[in-house]
Amino acid sequence: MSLEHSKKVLIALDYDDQQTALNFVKQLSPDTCRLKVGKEMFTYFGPAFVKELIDLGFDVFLDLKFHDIPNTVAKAVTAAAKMGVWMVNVHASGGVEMMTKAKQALEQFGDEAPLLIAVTVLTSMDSAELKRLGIDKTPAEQVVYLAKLAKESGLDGVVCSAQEAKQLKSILGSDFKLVTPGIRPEGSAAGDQKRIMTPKQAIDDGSDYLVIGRPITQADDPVSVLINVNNSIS
Ligand SMILES: O=c1ccn([C@@H]2O[C@H](COP(=O)(O)O)[C@@H](O)[C@H]2O)c(=O)[nH]1
Repeated sequence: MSLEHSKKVLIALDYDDQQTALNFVKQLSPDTCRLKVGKEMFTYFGPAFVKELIDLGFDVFLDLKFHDIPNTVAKAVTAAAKMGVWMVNVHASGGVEMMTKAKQALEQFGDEAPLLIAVTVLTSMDSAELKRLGIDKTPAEQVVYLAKLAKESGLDGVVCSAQEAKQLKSILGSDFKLVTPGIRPEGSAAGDQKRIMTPKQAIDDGSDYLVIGRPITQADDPVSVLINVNNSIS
């Protein structure tokens, strides 16, 4: 299996206990996956936990989905870059000015700047949920709309579902990164995810990075699930 393929899996570390997370992480190799720290673990354990993962050699995606006024978001992504994370994100619905300022704030870090990506439509949302928000578009239409704004703002890519990957790659080009949660190996429970896809289909359709949480972290043998996913996309 090529290293490039095995590093496409971003494991969502959604635990409420730091030691449980670290016991799991210590069974992994930075050559076979990257790690995602989201709102739950960051709120409990903060930058010290993120730095511990980085010190263990892992690339960390800090998934805090910043959504605020441009000045605040620019300062927040700056703080993330100083932590040494590999990728950080904002909500595309924060607007073009916000995304542009965030990207500009990262220029000072040169080649060390984290990738900056924008969340489009959460993978837990379907057309009915968008309608309740007053958005009369399908998820795919809204994802394309917001992804174009993210690209115009100079961002490196977007978070979307793998169901939109083929269309986005054809519109926005192969360099624009697609980070796709809602990945479910055959037989895994969807849970609260609405727009799901298997790892292999997601890669075949153009996903650059697969975000996988519960199907790995809540499995009886998480490491073997990761190995199987990596084998399925190699
Ligand atoms: O649209 C989005 C954006 C982020 N997420 C995050 O990804 C993981 C998915 O975990 P699973 O257990 O595999 O469902 C989770 O941390 C979310 O916060 C997302 O699911 N969808």
